[in-house]
Amino acid sequence: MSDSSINLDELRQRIDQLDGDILRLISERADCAQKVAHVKLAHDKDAVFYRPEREAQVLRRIMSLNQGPLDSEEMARLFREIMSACLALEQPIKVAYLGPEGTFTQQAALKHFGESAISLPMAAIDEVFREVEAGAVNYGVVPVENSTEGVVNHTLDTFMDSSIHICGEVVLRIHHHLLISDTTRRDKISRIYSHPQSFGQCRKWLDAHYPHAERVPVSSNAEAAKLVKTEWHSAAIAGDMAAKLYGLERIADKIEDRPDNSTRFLIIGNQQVPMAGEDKTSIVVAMRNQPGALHDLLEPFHRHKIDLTRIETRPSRTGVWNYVFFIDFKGHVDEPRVAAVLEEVKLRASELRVLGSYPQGVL
Ligand SMILES: C=C(O[C@@H]1C=C(C(=O)O)C=C[C@H]1O)C(=O)O
Repeated sequence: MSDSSINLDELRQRIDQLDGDILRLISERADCAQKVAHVKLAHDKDAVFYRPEREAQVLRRIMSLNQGPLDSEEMARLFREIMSACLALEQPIKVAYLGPEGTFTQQAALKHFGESAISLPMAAIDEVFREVEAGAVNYGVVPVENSTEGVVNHTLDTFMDSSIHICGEVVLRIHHHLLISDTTRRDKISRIYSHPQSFGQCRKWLDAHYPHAERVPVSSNAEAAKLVKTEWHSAAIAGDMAAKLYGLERIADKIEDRPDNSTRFLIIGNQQVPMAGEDKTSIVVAMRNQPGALHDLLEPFHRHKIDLTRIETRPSRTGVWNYVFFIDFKGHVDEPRVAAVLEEVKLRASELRVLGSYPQGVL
């Protein structure tokens, strides 16, 4: 036997031993999570099992303890799945997302809740809101902004008519691929299907590589992938999940114009989330239509040194809500300086609603 094969055997024995240890420790952890469930139920028969603030703390702690060789994000992803499986023992969590199956929103849902969550596709953003409001699912996931194409207006508008809370956020790096089926003639592609947002994100690449192909907008990338299955002269722009779901081949990878192309999704629910340590708050404010309104609104944030991360304006749909601003900032409503700012804003605004305080996206 050569030296290298002795080493290999020893190393494999060591790996078997470690796997046994990891198995025992994960089972012990799952046991603890089940006990947590019993404690929660003993205090409150309608207890909420999923705790976004605690999960964010667990993941952040793992990332800060990690010393390699795996990188911290990779390690956090593994723990994300362990937590997801532990939570499923307490209560399998149901999540509605903007479908159909294979969309980036489903990918975001699974990234946030882990693969043990039950994810249910909905046909439209307002349907996701309705399912959550009706209590048919525990949470919902909807896209809210893309780094290249900007805000998803429909999501913001739906918040105006809803009493739902934001419980979390998740940012997903969006990679688009050009996909074909096994019957597609790759030299004869004359039509490309995709969602309008994705066409926007791949505009330059398409102009350079397929200037003459017809661009046909459809309701989702997954729908685009599905259509390609039946047409020999068509291709689709979609992501990995849709490619796998419909068994398509990637003929060009990562064709988005900007390498940092990413989309932010919101987790919506009926729950108010306690402080996690690194939190964000989203509010919607209506101001009267008068000179200096925006300045009056932002001045208290500046004075209390609160870091704004986003501000969007939407046209008001009622007489009262003249200007409607969606504002995100760092901090939690339970922090005194945030409470102080909101008190001041309330005096200056015709309407103020806190959509939610939630942990900043960890993964
Ligand atoms: C175990 C708990 O319940 C759930 C599972 C968690 C975990 O596995 O670490 C963390 C938060 C909750 O979503 C808890 O609240 O601590």
